[in-house]
Amino acid sequence: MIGGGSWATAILKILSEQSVRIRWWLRDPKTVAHVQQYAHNPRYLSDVSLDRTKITPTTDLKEALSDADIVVLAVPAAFVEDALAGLGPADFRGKLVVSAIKGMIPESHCLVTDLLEDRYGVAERDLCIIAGPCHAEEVALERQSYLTLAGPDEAQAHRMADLMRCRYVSTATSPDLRGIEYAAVLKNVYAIACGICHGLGYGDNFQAILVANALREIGTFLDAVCPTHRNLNESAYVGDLLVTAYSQFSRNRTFGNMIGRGYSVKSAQFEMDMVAEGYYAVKSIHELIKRHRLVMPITQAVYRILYDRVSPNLEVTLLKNYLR
Ligand SMILES: NC(=O)C1=CN([C@@H]2O[C@H](COP(=O)(O)OP(=O)(O)OC[C@H]3O[C@@H](n4cnc5c(N)ncnc54)[C@H](OP(=O)(O)O)[C@@H]3O)[C@@H](O)[C@H]2O)C=CC1
Ligand SMILES: O=C(CO)COP(=O)(O)O
Repeated sequence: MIGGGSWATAILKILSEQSVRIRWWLRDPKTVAHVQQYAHNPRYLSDVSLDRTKITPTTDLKEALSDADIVVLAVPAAFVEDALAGLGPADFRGKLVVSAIKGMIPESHCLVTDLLEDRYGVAERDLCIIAGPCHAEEVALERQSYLTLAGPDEAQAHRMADLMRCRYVSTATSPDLRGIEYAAVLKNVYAIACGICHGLGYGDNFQAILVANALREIGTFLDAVCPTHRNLNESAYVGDLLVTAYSQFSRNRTFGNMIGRGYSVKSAQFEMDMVAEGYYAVKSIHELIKRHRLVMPITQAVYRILYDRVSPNLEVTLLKNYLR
């Protein structure tokens, strides 16, 4: 397991329901010492009790990978390259590499699975993602959740689905790796839009219109960027959009809400102490929108608010003309 945030901690809890041995890479030696002593992550989901008979924390990533069959990545996308610095294709050879990340690599504007394929030589058949509507906080509370394990190799996806299934988590599989990965990135941008509108004083009626239009934008994007037959009504697409748009636990919605209430990006990020992936992702998606000449008014409005500092009030007023 690579990553020490709330999602990594929640996935560790789920995986620990099985008979597994997990090496857990954390970047901070103090966190490793805390986990060794107290069996809790000190900063994220600190109520979750970690099974130390199954989980071994370390700051040595090479060592953590050396005898792993499966590598799970759960750091925010903006920090993936930092986290993997010093590793090469040999470190991933023969392993199933699973991304739990719902973000894009800044600057190169690529998906995490693209980075894994292009830079680390991971074969397409050895890639899988963890997707679906699921907040780490609800996993911590053992509230019933559903995850989708998406990957082109059915056997590998089923292997992960079996590992991630437990009393409070049901799992399904899908072959639509890139489509679901993009949908999971996009929903974060729409959660920011929902938060902004809420912060501006718009109500549930408007949010329902926003979410309906957001789903249409996801369809427009996927049809252009990775076309295939897919059903957006499946939970990995629309379900993830809904949970992020409506949940009290949503980081992206919380971040957007602060922007709508007048916070600057910097002060909203400072207040949160957690990462809102949509802030980084909207920049990459904006590039892809230009490249593919798409019309995606909600995404473009969020981009202009966050990066061109256009007033949220003005952008949402203009956006109203495009919604239906
Ligand atoms: N939280 C959730 O419910 C879900 C999250 N996800 C996805 O999981 C991924 C991880 O998110 P999540 O666990 O929520 O993140 P959190 O906000 O909970 O944690 C942030 C993580 O980023 C690390 N970090 C912060 N700054 C840096 C840096 N400069 N370099 C390297 N690492 C850094 C932190 O490490 P440190 O503690 O050492 O500062 C910490 O591990 C995201 O892509 C998210 O979209 C997907 C589904 C659900
Ligand atoms: O992806 C997630 C839930 O499926 C978490 O992202 P948010 O915290 O922004 O909702």
